[in-house]
Amino acid sequence: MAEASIPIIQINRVFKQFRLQEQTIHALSDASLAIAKGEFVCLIGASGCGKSTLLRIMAGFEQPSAGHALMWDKSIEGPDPSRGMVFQDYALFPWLSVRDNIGFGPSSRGLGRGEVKDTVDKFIELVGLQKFATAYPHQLSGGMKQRVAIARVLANDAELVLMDEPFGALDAMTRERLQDELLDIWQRTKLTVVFVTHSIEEAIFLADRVVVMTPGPGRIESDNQLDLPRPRDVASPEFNAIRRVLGAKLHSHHAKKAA
Ligand SMILES: Nc1ncnc2c1ncn2[C@@H]1O[C@H](COP(=O)(O)OP(=O)(O)OP(=O)(O)O)[C@@H](O)[C@H]1O
Repeated sequence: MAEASIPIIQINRVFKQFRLQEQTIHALSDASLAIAKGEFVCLIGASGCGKSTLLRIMAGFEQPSAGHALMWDKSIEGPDPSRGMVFQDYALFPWLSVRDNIGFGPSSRGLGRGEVKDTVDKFIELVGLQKFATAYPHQLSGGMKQRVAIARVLANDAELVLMDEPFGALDAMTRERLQDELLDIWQRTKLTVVFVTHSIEEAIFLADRVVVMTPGPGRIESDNQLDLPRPRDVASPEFNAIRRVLGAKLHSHHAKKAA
């Protein structure tokens, strides 16, 4: 099969259970999903529906209890720099400067000093942090820290960026700015992005596809292709129509439970 027709990620009938004291928690139940290279996919759903678990399986931090998780048709056995993760709480190294946080992965991979410097320069510029190259994480705003986290993943040559509510801790204005910047980076680099959010608006603003998940146990309720032109206008009637449809899907399981 030609590489172009193989999805970068395939989740095939994945189940995931956790043991917690005497209980078995069914975090994912029969989840299937294929993601094409270059797609921007958002996962939305109520708290506890398994979004982070699905992302962590794609990252290789967790293994499915049953079913298969594949990248380029090969089983995902563990973490790999080709799959970078960006967390809500940044997870930067506090003792390293911006420059050294971004250069950590390339240095660990054994690149020479010149190559590390060029890589770091390129990604510091991409996220607009040239003036803060020697600053430490505690000297940065939340938005700046998240830019460093994104640059760090990209400097590691990630093909797939897995983002777990990356803008959830930021104020509304910073969040909007980072959404624009992320889309700009995605369009320039042709990355594949899987992005977990609680916000329907954020998902519709960003994604090619919005996957709605429902809890108890975590299932994929629907997979919604968005055909809205970019840049998207959150005040447009088309945007609002999609917001209503996805909102209804997101809340349908509450209605079913209450019935
Ligand atoms: N390591 C673990 N041990 C035990 N239970 C776990 C573990 N990780 C996740 N779970 C459980 O699996 C379920 C799904 O959790 P997960 O974090 O994937 O949900 P989520 O949709 O990302 O939630 P949120 O939106 O609140 O972050 C939850 O019931 C959670 O308590």
